[in-house]
Amino acid sequence: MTSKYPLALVERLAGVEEVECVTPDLNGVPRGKVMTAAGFLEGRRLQLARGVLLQCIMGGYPPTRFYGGDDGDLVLSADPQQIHVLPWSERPRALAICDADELTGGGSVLSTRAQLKRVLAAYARHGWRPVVATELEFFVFAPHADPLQPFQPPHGLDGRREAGFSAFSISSSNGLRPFFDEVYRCMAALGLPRDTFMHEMGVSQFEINLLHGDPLQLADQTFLFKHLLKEVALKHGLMAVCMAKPLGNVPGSSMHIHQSLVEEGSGRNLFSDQQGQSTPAFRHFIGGLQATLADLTLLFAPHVNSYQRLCNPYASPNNACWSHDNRTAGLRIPASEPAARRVENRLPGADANPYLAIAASLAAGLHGLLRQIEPSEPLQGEFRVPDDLLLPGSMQEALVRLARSELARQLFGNEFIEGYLASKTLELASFLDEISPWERRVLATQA
Ligand SMILES: NC(=O)CC[C@H](N)C(=O)O
Repeated sequence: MTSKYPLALVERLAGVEEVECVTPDLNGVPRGKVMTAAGFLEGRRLQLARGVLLQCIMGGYPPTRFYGGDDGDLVLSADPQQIHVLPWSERPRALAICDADELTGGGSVLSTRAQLKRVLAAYARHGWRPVVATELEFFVFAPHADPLQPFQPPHGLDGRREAGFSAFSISSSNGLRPFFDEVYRCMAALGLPRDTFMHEMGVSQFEINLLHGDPLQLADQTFLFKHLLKEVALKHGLMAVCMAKPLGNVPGSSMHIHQSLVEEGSGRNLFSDQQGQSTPAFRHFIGGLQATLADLTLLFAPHVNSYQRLCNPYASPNNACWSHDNRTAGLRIPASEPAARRVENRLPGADANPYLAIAASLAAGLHGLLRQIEPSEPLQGEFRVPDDLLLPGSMQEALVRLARSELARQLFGNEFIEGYLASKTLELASFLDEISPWERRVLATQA
């Protein structure tokens, strides 16, 4: 067979029947088509309607004027570095992360993967290379058929279910060992470098950290990891949940983003000088985040539920304060060697699109670097958040803030921001159409 791909890849796909060709939509949901392996290797052209990228989380599309008026096609082209044989699949199957390109060439402005590439290209023009790490928290629950009932932790191997908060417990997750063993096996097969595992504070809440590295690679890895978690959980009769706040009165799940900046070539961390002190670039990066996060909150906290995590904080701040090693500041500087000096953005939830959250955080930092924006003074201990560093507290507020932001349009382009707002406006309207059990329980009799 003739293939546009290298022989090593053709050999790796030997026996594979189908390839899932996916690209992240606005919410980071993998969307695409499944192609025969033969068609894929021949390089047969794969097209997808533009509107698919703007699809709402509950399904449905904004009006066509938001994607070019006639919903023309985009071309899906696989990134050769991101073609993987799926380790959880019974039948030989592969997945390819694709770019969504315009028919005329170049990444679509509606593609969050293309948006991240654009931000990285802007850094490269200055000889800078950002380095990031994401920390994804998630819950593992028993299968759940009735949305009116709260989620329950699963029964472990020993027949027991976790009773309560178990932060950093080493043994609490033992009952789920077969599930985690398969998660590890699948991570290794997909080339996802695993760092630490820990039990987070919530009942049946966990975190598996990836190693830091190139931002596009980390976004791809986080995207794949979320997909992997859900697929492996299904196989084990479990449910892996990455929503921001699945349980009341229990911490939510974050996707913190650690960021540093290295000089192209030398690889030197530009946030530390030769004496190990912090640099102007470090301050300006923080200044850029502080100046921008309120406008971009909806990109980090994309759903109504995201604000339930932020407004009822368990180390989940909705402020743009910065601080050394203080988890109540939205921007935390973890204690580290000078070579590892970095800024942790604690705003994004596990429900955020990793491509978009990383792109937005880095675009905010770059904005500060280019304009040499000075940050506020760092805060310590228990602090009161200054009014100008408070972030939107609801999806409505974040939508309005984004809609009014000239800066967001400068950073991501008008077409992307308009499309994003259109999709999110429908999502919010769909939520507001539903009356919750709390409203029926409390207001029907008391109001
Ligand atoms: N380990 C932590 O820092 C906890 C973070 C917290 N779960 C959040 O939602 O932000």
